[in-house]
Amino acid sequence: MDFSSGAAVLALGVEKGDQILELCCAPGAKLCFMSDLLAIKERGCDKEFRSGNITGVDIAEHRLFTCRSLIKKYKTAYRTRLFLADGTTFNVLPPIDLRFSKRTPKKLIASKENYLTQAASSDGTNVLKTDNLLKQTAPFYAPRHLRLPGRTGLPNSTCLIGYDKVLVDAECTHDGSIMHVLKYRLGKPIGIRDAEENPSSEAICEKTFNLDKFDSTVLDDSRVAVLSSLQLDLLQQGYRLLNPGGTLVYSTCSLTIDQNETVIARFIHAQIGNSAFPVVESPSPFLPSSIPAANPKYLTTSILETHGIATEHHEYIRECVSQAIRYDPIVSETSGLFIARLRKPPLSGDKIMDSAQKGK
Ligand SMILES: C[S@@+](CC[C@H](N)C(=O)[O-])C[C@H]1O[C@@H](n2cnc3c(N)ncnc32)[C@H](O)[C@@H]1O
Repeated sequence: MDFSSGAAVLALGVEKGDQILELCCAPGAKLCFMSDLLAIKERGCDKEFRSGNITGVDIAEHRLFTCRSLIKKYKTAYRTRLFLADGTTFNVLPPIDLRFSKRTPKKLIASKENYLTQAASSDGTNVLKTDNLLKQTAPFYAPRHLRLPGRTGLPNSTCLIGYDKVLVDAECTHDGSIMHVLKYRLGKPIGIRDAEENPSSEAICEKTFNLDKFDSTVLDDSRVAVLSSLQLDLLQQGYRLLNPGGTLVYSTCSLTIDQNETVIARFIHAQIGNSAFPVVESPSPFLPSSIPAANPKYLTTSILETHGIATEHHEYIRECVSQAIRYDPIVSETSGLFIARLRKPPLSGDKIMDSAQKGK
């Protein structure tokens, strides 16, 4: 895994007991890293604090098969559920962990109806009731103690029933990974300096990626427009599933403005007026200072206007988006990666439900 990919996970600030959602999880490199971080944080903890788990969602079945192999290979499967689903509409809530239940998982799974009634009354969420619908929330993979059919719903202003951390590592044009791919093709790291010193690597770059046609193929306008709309939808759904006080990281391995800064700007604009208006935070405190990252300020007035963002909001939105960072192959000598860290405001004390009512 490249450093910059690990950085997206570090930016989440994983803590012990976190229930984490990754909306585009396959093939699973970041998911395995998150699981390792959870294991480190929970080492030596009492067993009730070792309840951190990860829910991974991806729309591509063949990639989920790889993901399942990976989580088994790296022995992280015991805390991971995978769902084959569209992340823009996925609404399965965190799992109920049965490890610490006095009743055996087998008996609980057998009394499915009983579970559904309990879940409905304890947290008031939408619980799917028919077997037919239950199939939709059956995981693609889950270990035995996390295998109950998923409860669906969305956290609201009084319920902490969502995820503590959400990673949206969105589908993108992958243009920032070119150096990463070349690194493996050439069997050695390659940066801009290599290309200058060694013309043959530049030639390989041209040949491999057809660079003279790069703008019209990989970065074709209509392709980017479709992707950025998908990215916005994924970000919105991830944010809906986030608990108050929780953290969401949005990342892509593209270096284009349309798939990064613009997506965050459109998201923030759409949240204006929402009581859970996000705070955009710098991910830098969670990242090693030895690898330089850029704080880009690329959002021009014309970009903001193109997306219907009123002039009165431009300055504020630019300020928010400038908290995001970019790892750039030229500056950082890593693959390209964009990272934005968003926090949902916490509930005020009187609204927080007693943990017994959370259904966790
Ligand atoms: C950049 S890759 C994710 C890499 C992954 N996070 C990792 O670290 O290994 C993007 C993924 O998004 C998935 N994807 C595309 N559209 C999706 C959607 N609507 N819902 C969920 N996943 C989607 C793709 O199948 C692909 O596996």
